[in-house]
Amino acid sequence: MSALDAVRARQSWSKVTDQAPSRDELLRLVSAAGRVADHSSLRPWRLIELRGADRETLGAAISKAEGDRSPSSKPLRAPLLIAVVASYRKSEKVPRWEQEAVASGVAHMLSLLLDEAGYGVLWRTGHYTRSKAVAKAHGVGKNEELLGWLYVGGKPEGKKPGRRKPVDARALVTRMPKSTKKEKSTKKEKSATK
Ligand SMILES: Cc1cc2nc3c(=O)[nH]c(=O)nc-3n(C[C@H](O)[C@H](O)[C@H](O)COP(=O)(O)O)c2cc1C
Repeated sequence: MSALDAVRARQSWSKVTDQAPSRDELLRLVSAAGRVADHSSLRPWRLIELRGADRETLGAAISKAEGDRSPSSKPLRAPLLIAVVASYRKSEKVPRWEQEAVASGVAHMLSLLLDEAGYGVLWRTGHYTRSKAVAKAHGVGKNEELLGWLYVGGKPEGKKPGRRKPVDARALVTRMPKSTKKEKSTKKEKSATK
Protein backbone atom coordinates (compact mmCIF):
# COMPACT_ATOMS: atom_id res chain seq x y z
CA MET A 1 0.00 0.00 0.00
CA SER A 2 1.35 3.43 -0.86
CA ALA A 3 1.52 6.18 1.76
CA LEU A 4 -1.22 7.96 -0.16
CA ASP A 5 -3.48 4.89 -0.05
CA ALA A 6 -2.80 4.34 3.67
CA VAL A 7 -3.64 7.95 4.52
CA ARG A 8 -6.78 7.86 2.41
CA ALA A 9 -7.93 4.60 4.02
CA ARG A 10 -7.20 5.63 7.63
CA GLN A 11 -10.08 6.34 9.90
CA SER A 12 -10.63 6.35 13.65
CA TRP A 13 -12.34 3.42 15.36
CA SER A 14 -14.30 4.25 18.49
CA LYS A 15 -15.16 0.61 19.17
CA VAL A 16 -12.40 -1.97 19.02
CA THR A 17 -11.98 -5.65 19.88
CA ASP A 18 -9.56 -7.17 22.41
CA GLN A 19 -6.95 -7.84 19.75
CA ALA A 20 -3.93 -5.65 20.47
CA PRO A 21 -0.51 -5.49 18.88
CA SER A 22 2.25 -7.22 20.84
CA ARG A 23 4.98 -5.12 22.40
CA ASP A 24 7.45 -6.18 19.68
CA GLU A 25 4.98 -5.29 16.95
CA LEU A 26 4.38 -1.92 18.59
CA LEU A 27 8.10 -1.19 18.97
CA ARG A 28 8.67 -1.84 15.27
CA LEU A 29 5.98 0.68 14.35
CA VAL A 30 7.18 3.23 16.92
CA SER A 31 10.72 3.20 15.47
CA ALA A 32 9.19 4.01 12.10
CA ALA A 33 6.81 6.66 13.47
CA GLY A 34 9.71 8.33 15.27
CA ARG A 35 11.18 9.24 11.90
CA VAL A 36 8.99 12.32 11.60
CA ALA A 37 10.69 15.65 10.99
CA ASP A 38 12.33 16.64 14.26
CA HIS A 39 14.16 19.97 14.52
CA SER A 40 17.65 19.29 15.94
CA SER A 41 16.63 15.63 16.46
CA LEU A 42 15.68 16.33 20.07
CA ARG A 43 13.28 13.36 20.27
CA PRO A 44 10.99 15.45 22.48
CA TRP A 45 8.50 12.68 23.13
CA ARG A 46 7.94 9.35 24.76
CA LEU A 47 5.12 6.86 24.86
CA ILE A 48 3.67 4.87 27.75
CA GLU A 49 2.09 1.52 27.02
CA LEU A 50 -0.97 0.79 29.19
CA ARG A 51 -2.27 -2.75 29.18
CA GLY A 52 -4.38 -4.85 31.56
CA ALA A 53 -4.55 -3.41 35.07
CA ASP A 54 -2.67 -0.24 34.03
CA ARG A 55 -5.96 0.85 32.51
CA GLU A 56 -7.66 0.53 35.88
CA THR A 57 -4.93 2.67 37.44
CA LEU A 58 -5.74 5.29 34.82
CA GLY A 59 -9.47 4.88 35.52
CA ALA A 60 -8.84 5.61 39.21
CA ALA A 61 -6.72 8.67 38.34
CA ILE A 62 -9.43 9.99 36.00
CA SER A 63 -12.09 9.67 38.68
CA LYS A 64 -9.81 11.45 41.18
CA ALA A 65 -9.29 14.28 38.70
CA GLU A 66 -13.03 14.51 38.02
CA GLY A 67 -14.02 14.22 41.68
CA ASP A 68 -15.99 11.02 41.02
CA ARG A 69 -16.32 8.25 43.59
CA SER A 70 -16.18 5.22 41.33
CA PRO A 71 -13.26 4.58 38.99
CA SER A 72 -13.77 5.60 35.39
CA SER A 73 -14.26 2.69 33.01
CA LYS A 74 -13.25 4.83 30.02
CA PRO A 75 -9.76 3.33 29.68
CA LEU A 76 -11.27 -0.16 29.43
CA ARG A 77 -12.65 0.64 26.00
CA ALA A 78 -9.53 -0.75 24.33
CA PRO A 79 -6.99 -3.44 25.24
CA LEU A 80 -4.04 -1.11 24.65
CA LEU A 81 -3.72 2.58 25.39
CA ILE A 82 -0.66 4.49 24.32
CA ALA A 83 -0.13 7.66 26.31
CA VAL A 84 1.60 10.31 24.21
CA VAL A 85 3.97 12.49 26.19
CA ALA A 86 5.70 15.63 24.96
CA SER A 87 9.09 15.71 26.73
CA TYR A 88 10.43 19.19 26.27
CA ARG A 89 14.21 19.40 25.90
CA LYS A 90 16.29 22.45 26.70
CA SER A 91 17.06 24.21 23.45
CA GLU A 92 17.84 27.77 22.39
CA LYS A 93 16.83 26.93 18.86
CA VAL A 94 13.70 24.81 19.22
CA PRO A 95 10.81 26.33 21.20
CA ARG A 96 8.23 24.24 23.06
CA TRP A 97 5.60 24.53 20.36
CA GLU A 98 7.93 22.98 17.81
CA GLN A 99 8.68 20.14 20.19
CA GLU A 100 4.98 19.57 20.79
CA ALA A 101 4.49 19.48 17.03
CA VAL A 102 7.03 16.64 16.83
CA ALA A 103 5.34 14.64 19.62
CA SER A 104 1.99 15.16 17.94
CA GLY A 105 3.47 14.14 14.59
CA VAL A 106 4.71 10.87 16.09
CA ALA A 107 1.23 10.15 17.43
CA HIS A 108 -0.39 10.80 14.05
CA MET A 109 2.20 8.72 12.24
CA LEU A 110 1.85 5.85 14.70
CA SER A 111 -1.94 5.96 14.35
CA LEU A 112 -1.54 5.66 10.61
CA LEU A 113 0.92 2.75 10.84
CA LEU A 114 -1.29 0.90 13.33
CA ASP A 115 -4.30 1.44 11.09
CA GLU A 116 -2.37 0.13 8.09
CA ALA A 117 -1.28 -2.89 10.17
CA GLY A 118 -4.95 -3.71 10.71
CA TYR A 119 -5.60 -2.19 14.14
CA GLY A 120 -8.32 0.26 15.07
CA VAL A 121 -7.10 3.49 16.71
CA LEU A 122 -8.76 6.50 18.28
CA TRP A 123 -6.82 9.40 19.75
CA ARG A 124 -8.67 10.46 22.89
CA THR A 125 -8.29 13.21 25.45
CA GLY A 126 -10.51 14.67 28.17
CA HIS A 127 -10.64 17.51 30.70
CA TYR A 128 -8.52 15.33 32.95
CA THR A 129 -5.68 14.85 30.46
CA ARG A 130 -3.40 17.39 32.12
CA SER A 131 -4.64 16.92 35.68
CA LYS A 132 -2.24 16.24 38.55
CA ALA A 133 -3.73 12.84 39.34
CA VAL A 134 -3.37 11.64 35.75
CA ALA A 135 0.17 13.03 35.44
CA LYS A 136 1.18 11.27 38.65
CA ALA A 137 -0.26 7.93 37.53
CA HIS A 138 1.87 8.10 34.36
CA GLY A 139 5.00 9.48 36.01
CA VAL A 140 4.83 12.57 33.82
CA GLY A 141 7.78 14.82 34.68
CA LYS A 142 8.07 18.56 35.18
CA ASN A 143 9.17 19.18 31.64
CA GLU A 144 6.52 16.97 30.17
CA GLU A 145 2.89 17.15 29.10
CA LEU A 146 0.39 14.50 28.13
CA LEU A 147 -1.16 14.84 24.68
CA GLY A 148 -3.76 12.14 25.29
CA TRP A 149 -3.98 8.44 24.51
CA LEU A 150 -4.17 6.34 21.41
CA TYR A 151 -6.83 3.73 22.13
CA VAL A 152 -5.81 0.66 20.15
CA GLY A 153 -7.53 -2.66 19.48
CA GLY A 154 -8.82 -4.85 16.70
CA LYS A 155 -11.09 -3.55 13.97
CA PRO A 156 -14.51 -5.17 14.54
CA GLU A 157 -15.39 -7.51 11.69
CA GLY A 158 -18.15 -6.48 9.35
CA LYS A 159 -18.03 -2.88 10.49
CA LYS A 160 -17.63 -0.46 7.65
CA PRO A 161 -15.75 2.79 8.12
CA GLY A 162 -18.03 5.71 8.94
CA ARG A 163 -18.44 8.45 6.38
CA ARG A 164 -15.91 11.24 6.66
CA LYS A 165 -16.36 14.76 5.44
CA PRO A 166 -14.24 15.28 2.36
CA VAL A 167 -11.29 17.62 2.78
CA ASP A 168 -11.76 20.69 0.60
CA ALA A 169 -8.13 21.20 -0.37
CA ARG A 170 -8.98 24.15 -2.65
CA ALA A 171 -10.37 26.09 0.30
CA LEU A 172 -7.53 25.10 2.59
CA VAL A 173 -4.59 25.82 0.30
CA THR A 174 -4.39 29.55 -0.36
CA ARG A 175 -1.86 32.21 -1.30
CA MET A 176 -0.59 35.14 0.74
CA PRO A 177 -2.95 38.13 0.96
CA LYS A 178 -2.32 40.44 -1.99
CA SER A 179 -2.27 43.58 0.18
CA THR A 180 0.72 42.31 2.13
CA LYS A 181 2.72 41.92 -1.06
CA LYS A 182 1.67 45.38 -2.25
CA GLU A 183 2.50 46.99 1.08
CA LYS A 184 5.91 45.40 1.00
CA SER A 185 6.64 46.60 -2.54
CA THR A 186 5.41 50.18 -1.85
CA LYS A 187 7.61 50.29 1.23
CA LYS A 188 10.56 49.18 -0.91
CA GLU A 189 9.71 51.73 -3.62
CA LYS A 190 9.42 54.55 -1.08
CA SER A 191 12.77 53.79 0.50
CA ALA A 192 14.36 53.57 -2.98
CA THR A 193 13.16 57.09 -3.89
CA LYS A 194 14.45 58.63 -0.65
C1 LIG B 1 -5.33 15.65 20.11
C2 LIG B 1 -6.61 14.95 19.77
C3 LIG B 1 -7.52 14.64 20.76
C4 LIG B 1 -8.73 14.02 20.48
N1 LIG B 1 -9.60 13.70 21.48
C5 LIG B 1 -10.75 13.05 21.19
C6 LIG B 1 -11.63 12.61 22.23
O1 LIG B 1 -11.37 12.79 23.41
N2 LIG B 1 -12.78 12.00 21.88
C7 LIG B 1 -13.11 11.76 20.57
O2 LIG B 1 -14.16 11.19 20.30
N3 LIG B 1 -12.28 12.15 19.57
C8 LIG B 1 -11.11 12.76 19.85
N4 LIG B 1 -10.27 13.13 18.84
C9 LIG B 1 -10.69 12.93 17.43
C10 LIG B 1 -10.57 11.49 16.99
O3 LIG B 1 -9.31 10.97 17.33
C11 LIG B 1 -10.81 11.37 15.47
O4 LIG B 1 -9.77 11.98 14.77
C12 LIG B 1 -12.12 11.96 15.06
O5 LIG B 1 -13.15 11.23 15.69
C13 LIG B 1 -12.34 11.95 13.55
O6 LIG B 1 -12.32 10.67 13.05
P1 LIG B 1 -11.35 10.32 11.84
O7 LIG B 1 -9.96 10.33 12.43
O8 LIG B 1 -11.81 8.98 11.35
O9 LIG B 1 -11.54 11.38 10.81
C14 LIG B 1 -9.04 13.71 19.13
C15 LIG B 1 -8.10 13.99 18.12
C16 LIG B 1 -6.90 14.60 18.44
C17 LIG B 1 -5.91 14.88 17.34
